[in-house]
Amino acid sequence: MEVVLGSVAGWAMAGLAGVIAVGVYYALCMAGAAEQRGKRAVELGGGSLTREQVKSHYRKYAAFFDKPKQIESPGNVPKLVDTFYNLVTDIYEWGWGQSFHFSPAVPGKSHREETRLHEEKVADLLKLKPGQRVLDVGCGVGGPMRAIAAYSQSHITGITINDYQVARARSHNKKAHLDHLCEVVCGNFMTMPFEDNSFDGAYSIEATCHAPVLQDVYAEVFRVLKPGSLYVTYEWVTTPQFRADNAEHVEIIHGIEHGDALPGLRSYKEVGEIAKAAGFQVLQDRDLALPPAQPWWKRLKMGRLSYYRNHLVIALLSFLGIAPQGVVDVHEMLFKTALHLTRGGETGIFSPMHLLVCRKPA
Ligand SMILES: C=C(CC[C@@H](C)[C@H]1CC[C@H]2C3=CC[C@H]4[C@H](C)[C@@H](O)CC[C@]4(C)[C@H]3CC[C@]12C)C(C)C
Ligand SMILES: C[S@@+](CC[C@H](N)C(=O)[O-])C[C@H]1O[C@@H](n2cnc3c(N)ncnc32)[C@H](O)[C@@H]1O
Repeated sequence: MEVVLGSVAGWAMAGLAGVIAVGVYYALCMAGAAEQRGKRAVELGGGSLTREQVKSHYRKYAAFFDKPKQIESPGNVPKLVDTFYNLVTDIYEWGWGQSFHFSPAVPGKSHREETRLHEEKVADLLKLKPGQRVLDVGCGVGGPMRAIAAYSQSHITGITINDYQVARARSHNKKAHLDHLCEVVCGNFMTMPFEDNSFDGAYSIEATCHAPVLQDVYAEVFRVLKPGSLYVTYEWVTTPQFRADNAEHVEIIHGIEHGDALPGLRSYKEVGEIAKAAGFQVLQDRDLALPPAQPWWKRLKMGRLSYYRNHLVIALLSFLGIAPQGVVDVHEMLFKTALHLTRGGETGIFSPMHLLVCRKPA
C-alpha cells in the first residue's frame, strides 16, 4: 500500500513540476508578447545601452523631470528622448506591438486592425499613389511605415533619433519583405539630412510631441516637401476641457509628460497656429478622439491585469539576472503613465490624435 501511495505522490510531484516548468517557460518566453510576437520577455533589454547602463540611464532620465529647467533647454531634449527610447522600445514591442501609437477603438475589431485603420487613414488623407516618395517623421520601429507602404505602394523613408529603433525597423522591414519600399535613417527631425523639395508627402504619428520647438520641426518638414504636397500629423495635445487651475488636470498632464519623454504638451489651439507660422496652409484641424470615435484608451485600461503579470515576469527575469537591472523601474514608470493617460482620456483633457492636414503652397 505504502509503495503504491509513494509512487502516486511521486507522479503527482513530477506532474506539478512539469506544470510549473511549462508555466515559467510561458511566462518568460511568451506571456504578454507583442501581437506580432516580435519580442519575447527573455529578450527585454535597454536598446543600444549595455546591461550595466540601464539603471543609471533610467535614473538620469527620471532626474530630468525633477529639474524642469533642464527640459526647458531645447538642446537637451533629443538626447533625453533617445535615452527614453533605449529604455522603453523593447517593452513597447513586447507589450503593445510594432506601432507605437494609439487608435480609436472600433467595435468588433482587434487592436491590430484598429491600428492598421488609423494608419491607412494617413495614406488616404495624403492621397498616396504607388511610387511616390514619402517621409515618416519619427518612425519608431516602423509599424505605420510598413502598413502605409503595403497599402499605398509608395516608397517611405523614416527618420528616428534612436539607433536601436533603426536596427529594429530595418530587421522588421526585411522580415515583412517590404525593404524595397521602406528605408530608415537615424537622425534628428529638427535638422533632417534630406534635400529641399524632395518628398511628395510627409506624415508624423504621435512623434512631434517630442520636439523641443514644434515650429522648428514643422519648418523642417515644410523645407523637404515639394511645393503643393501634403503633410498629415497626429498630435498629442491638451483639449479645450483642460483647466490649468485644476490640480487634478495638472497632475495628469505632468504624469503624461514624465512617463512619455515630453518637453511640455501643447494645446489643441497652438498646433494649428504653429503649422501656419511654419508656412503651411491648414486644411484640417480637428480631434480624431471626439465622438463618434470610441475611446482610444480602452485597450490601455483593459490591459491592467496583464500589466501586473508583466511586472511579475520582469521582476523574476531581473532577479534571475536575465533582464538588466533597471528594467523593473522602467516598467513601473510605464505602468504609472498608463494610469495618467487613461485618466487623460476619461476626463477628456488630453488627446493623442489631434489631426492636422497641411499643404505646402504650390
Ligand atoms: C506616442 C507615445 C507612445 C504611446 C504608446 C505606444 C505608449 C504609451 C504608454 C505605453 C505603455 C504603458 C503601459 C505598459 C505596460 C505597463 C507594460 O506591461 C506593457 C507595455 C505598456 C502597455 C506600454 C505600451 C506602449 C504605450 C501604450 C509617446 C511616448 C509619445
Ligand atoms: C511614440 S514614437 C512613434 C513612432 C511611430 N510614429 C509609430 O507610430 O510607431 C515617437 C518616435 O519619434 C522619434 N523622435 C522623437 N524625437 C525625435 C527627434 N528629435 N528626431 C527624430 N526622431 C525623433 C522617436 O525616436 C520615436 O521613434
